[in-house]
Amino acid sequence: MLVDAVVADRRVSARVRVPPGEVVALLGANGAGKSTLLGVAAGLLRPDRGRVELDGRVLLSVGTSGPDDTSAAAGAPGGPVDVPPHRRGVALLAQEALLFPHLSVLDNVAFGPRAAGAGRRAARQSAQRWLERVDVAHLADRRPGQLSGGQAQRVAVARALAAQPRALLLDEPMAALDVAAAPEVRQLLRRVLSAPPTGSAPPVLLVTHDPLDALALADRAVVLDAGRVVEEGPVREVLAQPRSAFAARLAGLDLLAGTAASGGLLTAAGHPVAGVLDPGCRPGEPAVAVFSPAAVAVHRDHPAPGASSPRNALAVTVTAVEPRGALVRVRARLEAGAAEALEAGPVLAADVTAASAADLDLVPGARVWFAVKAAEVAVHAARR
Ligand SMILES: Nc1ncnc2c1ncn2[C@@H]1O[C@H](COP(=O)(O)OP(=O)(O)OP(=O)(O)O)[C@@H](O)[C@H]1O
Repeated sequence: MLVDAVVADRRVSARVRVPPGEVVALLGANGAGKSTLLGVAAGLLRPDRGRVELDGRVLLSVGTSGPDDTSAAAGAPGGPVDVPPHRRGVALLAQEALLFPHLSVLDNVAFGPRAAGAGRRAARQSAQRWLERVDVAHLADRRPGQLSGGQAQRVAVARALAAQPRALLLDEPMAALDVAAAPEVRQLLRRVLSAPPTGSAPPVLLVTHDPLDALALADRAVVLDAGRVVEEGPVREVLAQPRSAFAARLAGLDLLAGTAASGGLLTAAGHPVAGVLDPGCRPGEPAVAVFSPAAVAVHRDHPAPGASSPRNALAVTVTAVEPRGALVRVRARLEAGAAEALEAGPVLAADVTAASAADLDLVPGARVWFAVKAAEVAVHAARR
């Protein structure tokens, strides 16, 4: 899917491509233009100039320009195209479930297949299967008003996918849920996005403020700032080594990728990292260990094991020392194990006081230990 749009009065001019089967997280501060791009993709907002393509079909082409315009917002020959929302084959899942209040849960989900031409019985059978897939089959006869927020969002996921969309747009689908329901719905989305029951996985554009959503659900991240794309790349790279101010504020987290193991994670190079497994994360699955640079203590010598909680000791070489107010951010490269001797290990960060940075003589090239308690390391299932 390609979404390329110029919306002059919103100062949005951005182009995002989502390859088939990929999930792209659209990140950015309030007002950056994320919902505007989603609206253009869904057909709810007509840009001044723009182009939307899906599976080789042009869904929108407005604002023709000259042949030297390299942007895909150049118009198609033969005049403007603007396919209405219900004919685009694009499903939008919003923060609020937005179910039809007067229809049962089953009929809400059957609505998509019905609208696509399925008979009443076939539509209801398909709806029943989708309710089973999202674990709410027992709620089929209820009205939306009788559901919790998390249950309603599960039904909304079933409704969006039962329509067999060619592309899926998710607008902060966990944002309105409470802390208990959000991880469950995140886990559900992970499951349904990675294993579509029929056909190939549709491209997915996911708007989120939450780095965990991006890590768990997306392959790539695109960062918008003031209506423009300022950064894009694999999610882990964007979050671990952000180049834009927004991504740095959003993330700046320490990330180690690998495979979930009982009690933590095993990095690709075979380093065990002790941590707390997210409930949705099973041993053997791809995962990331996430911790804050503020949770890292720096030592010259191998630190003694923690008294109360297990502690990770990571051998690193300092690459940069950056003053940040009263603190100093120490960046360091994880020393490569034998298996990755030829590859550079991941870069981690630690925030220490200026006094301890001086005491420890932290300069680029220094070989030190980063210590972080297992209780401070969260291990989350990662998309790949
Ligand atoms: N209905 C509207 N009419 C006019 N301008 C709008 C409208 N909605 C948003 N804008 C403006 O367009 C720009 C992009 O807003 P948009 O809602 O796309 O950002 P966003 O990244 O989705 O933000 P948020 O994270 O707050 O949802 C902002 O300057 C915003 O003020």
